[in-house]
Amino acid sequence: MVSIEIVQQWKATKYIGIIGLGDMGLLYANKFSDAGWKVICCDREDFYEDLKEKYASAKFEVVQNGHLVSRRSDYIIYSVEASNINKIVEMYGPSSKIGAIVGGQTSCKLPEIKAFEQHLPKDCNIITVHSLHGPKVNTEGQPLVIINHRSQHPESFDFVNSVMSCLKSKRVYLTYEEHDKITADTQAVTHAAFLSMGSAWAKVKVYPWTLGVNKWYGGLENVKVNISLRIYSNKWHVYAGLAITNPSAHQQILQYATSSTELFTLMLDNKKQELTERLLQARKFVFGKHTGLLLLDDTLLEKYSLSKNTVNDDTDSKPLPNSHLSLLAIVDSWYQLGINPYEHMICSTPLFRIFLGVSEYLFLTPGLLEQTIDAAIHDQSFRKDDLEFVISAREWSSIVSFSNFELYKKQFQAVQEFFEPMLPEANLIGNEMIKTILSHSKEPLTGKY
Ligand SMILES: NC(=O)C1=CN([C@@H]2O[C@H](COP(=O)(O)OP(=O)(O)OC[C@H]3O[C@@H](n4cnc5c(N)ncnc54)[C@H](OP(=O)(O)O)[C@@H]3O)[C@@H](O)[C@H]2O)C=CC1
Ligand SMILES: O=C(O)C(=O)Cc1ccc(O)cc1
Repeated sequence: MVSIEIVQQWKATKYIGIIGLGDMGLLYANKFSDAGWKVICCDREDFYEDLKEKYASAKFEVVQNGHLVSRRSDYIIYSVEASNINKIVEMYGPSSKIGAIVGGQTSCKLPEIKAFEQHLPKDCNIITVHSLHGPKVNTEGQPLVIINHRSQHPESFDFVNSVMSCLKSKRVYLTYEEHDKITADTQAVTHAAFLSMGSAWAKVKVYPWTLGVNKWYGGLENVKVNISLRIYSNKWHVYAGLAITNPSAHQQILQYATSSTELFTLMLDNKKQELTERLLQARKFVFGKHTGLLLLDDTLLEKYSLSKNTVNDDTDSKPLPNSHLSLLAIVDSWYQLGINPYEHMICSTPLFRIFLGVSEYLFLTPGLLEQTIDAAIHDQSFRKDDLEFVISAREWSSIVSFSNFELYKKQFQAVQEFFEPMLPEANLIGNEMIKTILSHSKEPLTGKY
């Protein structure tokens, strides 16, 4: 435990450097400088004049480039696109101040650590971080991974902890290998599921919330729509980077596509018993030890709809039961891979907790799984949509497996364009929904809801 006097002394004498003043870099720059740390930032050199003007009254300083940040900073944080990390560390790493601590914010740590090992001078310490939430989420209580990879002095670790403490996040200490394995599930597969839903809707040219109360209506459907659109309103490179650069993510996304395909095939073949047995086994494996209350309930989520329609007593307006293939497939994937998602709560993002919450709701609400299987086998209303969903899940899996950033960008942006007119409204409603869900979750990081 470091004394208040030491921290005050560090605040008066040490500099934090941030390379990459995008969404996350700016979040950190504001938080650290508000907490009294001296912060120096840069983005691409071409943007220097604009940024200097834009942040003229900010509490942090903007300089021309990463060399100038590096030579003055005691702790340097690279907050740049994952696909460029090697190139950017190669460029600025050798300018790091002697004995500096260096870290990054990229979402997958293997390429970042490799870049640091390859390009940083040997006297630099490597202590890297990852905030497991987006730039608009309140940092308080969210998981923050700290990876103490290489440090010559115990003081370096204390220093990073002191800097990070102003985020009020829940600090989790892991190796980079542990981090990448867990986040493949909590991030990459979660995104693959919602990306696939969005591309399936875009392919059939449907805004699901516009179909009245008959289809995609109700709390679980609101989650699917709001989270999918939330992802598509962000930058493609964040999702591409964390999936493509993480080898564990390739295998897990492939399993998600395979589970979707196999479950859908059982539906097409009318194999109700086989489908039921497989899903009951998955339920036992994933939720067998679950006790206590569920995180989510359908009525809590019902009000977060983009739809203007409401259900009335008229029987014609009864929502059609959905096969919920996207949710069945994630639970089946966890089962097939032997993953207990509750053990991954330490690296959970808000989106992962919600995905687990809705899956839990589907599998543990009495009678709901049985009703869903019944609909999946006997009701054809979602067949065409499920087919598109399976194709999309397989497409995303192929793009990630082939590490094709360009195709990822094209596919992402095509769907983004389709939903463009709705993204601002969807974001407002999605933010409200996420706020409510997070305030209802009891102890998100213990693994018990
Ligand atoms: N967004 C999120 O929700 C989260 C993202 N992350 C990770 O954090 C990192 C940053 O993400 P985010 O802030 O969202 O992305 P941004 O695109 O908003 O920020 C990255 C910034 O780095 C700039 N940059 C590129 N090259 C250089 C360079 N040579 N020198 C200085 N700056 C440069 C980029 O400029 P330009 O745009 O011109 O390339 C951009 O402004 C990513 O690795 C991401 O995976 C982690 C947690 C959450
Ligand atoms: O919560 C999510 O999954 C997000 O979409 C935001 C996000 C993106 C990248 C990260 O490394 C961490 C969080």
